[in-house]
Amino acid sequence: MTTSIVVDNVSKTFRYQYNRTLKQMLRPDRRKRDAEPDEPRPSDTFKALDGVSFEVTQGESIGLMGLNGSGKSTLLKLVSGVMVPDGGQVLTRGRISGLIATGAGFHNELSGRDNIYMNAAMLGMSKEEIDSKFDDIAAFADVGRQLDMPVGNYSSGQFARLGFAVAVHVDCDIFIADEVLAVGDRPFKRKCLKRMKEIRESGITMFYVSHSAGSVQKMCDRAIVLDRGKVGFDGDVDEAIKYLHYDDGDEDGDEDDVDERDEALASDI
Ligand SMILES: Nc1ncnc2c1ncn2[C@@H]1O[C@H](COP(=O)(O)OP(=O)(O)OP(=O)(O)O)[C@@H](O)[C@H]1O
Repeated sequence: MTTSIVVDNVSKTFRYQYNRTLKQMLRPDRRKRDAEPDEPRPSDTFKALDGVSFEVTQGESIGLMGLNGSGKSTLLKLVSGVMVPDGGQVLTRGRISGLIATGAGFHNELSGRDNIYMNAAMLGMSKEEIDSKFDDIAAFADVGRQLDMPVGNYSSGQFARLGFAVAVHVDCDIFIADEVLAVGDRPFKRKCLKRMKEIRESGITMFYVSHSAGSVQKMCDRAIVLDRGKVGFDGDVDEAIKYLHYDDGDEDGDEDDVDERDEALASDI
């Protein structure tokens, strides 16, 4: 079996980037303008990812789960090469496509049509390839007459439609999907999930970030749960979901409502 992704002891450190507090700025003594030991300092850092290791075989479909801020998007940025780790290494085999941040790489002053060409070229498609797939991409995005308007005037959903439409038409070996269900209306989400199912069935490695238990169950063979920057769980999807529910202790029922809606959406596919 061919290895598609190797993430080996990867760490990523960020700065908190605090601004000086008003109290610190107003301190008369310049030497004391720096933070007291119990106050945030502009130089404070934290590890968004800490010693993360796993391997993915070509064709596997991985659901990446975890609470807000656990490091999922950061990990996808490292896998896609948008960001570099400051410890460990990430190895990937083949061309990567997908949607990491909605509308990333779009130029606001250009039309949707021009952005399709530009974005597809950035993802490695030739002019001929884009010409031949253009109608399918535009049909998938389905933004109507807005296609010839500057994307700066698009709604966030229209932005996402365009980005996703291009990403799913790139021939790739690894497909990365973040925020797919966060924007876009229900018919578009359904269309995205259907297309991702086709991508998965064609043997492309898939990395899918989702808070939705239903769609991960439907879409993935394995789930990795990040827990404050570390791998908390790696294995069976149902076990991963149990791990998450056990850990967050949410008993107010809100999450169950969300799960039910996601479940309904996933069962539509
Ligand atoms: N460029 C950056 N500079 C500083 N901190 C960052 C940066 N990018 C992410 N972070 C921080 O790293 C942590 C992990 O963020 P990340 O976006 O990877 O989480 P996530 O698991 O994708 O969260 P969510 O489920 O909310 O999308 C968060 O605390 C976030 O504030």
